Amino acid sequence: MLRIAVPNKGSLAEPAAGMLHEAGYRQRKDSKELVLVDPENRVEFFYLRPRDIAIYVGSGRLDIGFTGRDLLLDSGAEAEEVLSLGLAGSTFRFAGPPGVATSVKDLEGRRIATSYTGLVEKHLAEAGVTATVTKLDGAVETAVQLGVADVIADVVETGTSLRNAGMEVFGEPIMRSEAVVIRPLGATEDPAVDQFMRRLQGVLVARRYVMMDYDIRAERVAEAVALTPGLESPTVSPLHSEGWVAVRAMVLRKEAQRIMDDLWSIGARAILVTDIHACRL
Ligand SMILES: Nc1ncnc2c1ncn2[C@@H]1O[C@H](COP(=O)(O)OP(=O)(O)OP(=O)(O)O)[C@@H](O)[C@H]1O
Ligand SMILES: O=P(O)(O)OC[C@H]1O[C@H](OP(=O)(O)OP(=O)(O)O)[C@H](O)[C@@H]1O
Ligand SMILES: [Mg+2]
Repeated sequence: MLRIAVPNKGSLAEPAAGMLHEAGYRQRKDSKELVLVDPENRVEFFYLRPRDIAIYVGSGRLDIGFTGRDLLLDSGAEAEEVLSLGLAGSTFRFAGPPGVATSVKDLEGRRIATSYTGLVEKHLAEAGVTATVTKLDGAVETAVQLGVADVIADVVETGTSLRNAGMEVFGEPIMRSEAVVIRPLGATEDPAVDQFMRRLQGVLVARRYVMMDYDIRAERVAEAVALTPGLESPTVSPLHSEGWVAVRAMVLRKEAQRIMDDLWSIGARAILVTDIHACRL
């Protein structure tokens, strides 16, 4: 049975569970459940703290985990990213009261509070800066106000938490993160893992693409197909009305409206867009 780690709380919990549900797996209904078996799909889900997931997967006791790229790198665990999910995007940055510093070089001898000591210490070492790094579990923004640190390093998404604490980011982002799927480093080939990954990739494609159908005069089909090349090649079928063809192709959801306008302007009609419910490519 495949053993998979899923975040039990935080920013990644809901997106990961939503994705698994869409991929046809059972998910827990009660947030107190820590293990859930999906016998039909031969998968066992372990709901763990997001920060612990890389450690479990790195130990080889679990086959697959959902976590953040920042948490994976911070942990130093023997696990590797095998798929990025394009969800829960954030940057990891230094911040402090306005004017406190402009780059990592200004942090020599200063006090930095963070929940991600692994990431921060590595970044400081690479910059050749020596500073005092204090580990806090959360609500790191408050550390400066309470005098425990001069600056912080934390996850920034909208920047609201920093603004509310009267702080500003400085320097280059330490890293960019998003939700990722990880496996133990050097894990062996496993058909069950491959099947699981195909299901997840199917969900990503179904979310990113839509199916577009339209009719166009045969002499303009080459132009139309250039606008909708599909993933491999669009399907072109004859219509009962002479001189017309029907075209079917996958297009990126975010480009669908612009493509419809362009198709219309070259004479395409009956342009329909439908959701892709599931797929294997
Ligand atoms: N506001 C946010 N927007 C997007 N991603 C975020 C945000 N906050 C945290 N993350 C990401 O979510 C992942 C898990 O962190 P999160 O802070 O949600 O966990 P948590 O439940 O608060 O755990 P902990 O109590 O250990 O902090 C990390 O990869 C982090 O980058
Ligand atoms: O830029 P923003 O949109 O404000 O998001 C960033 C905030 O979200 C996370 O906090 P979380 O809710 O996980 O609380 P925590 O500090 O207790 O982990 C992170 O640690 C920041 O504080
Ligand atoms: Mg957090």
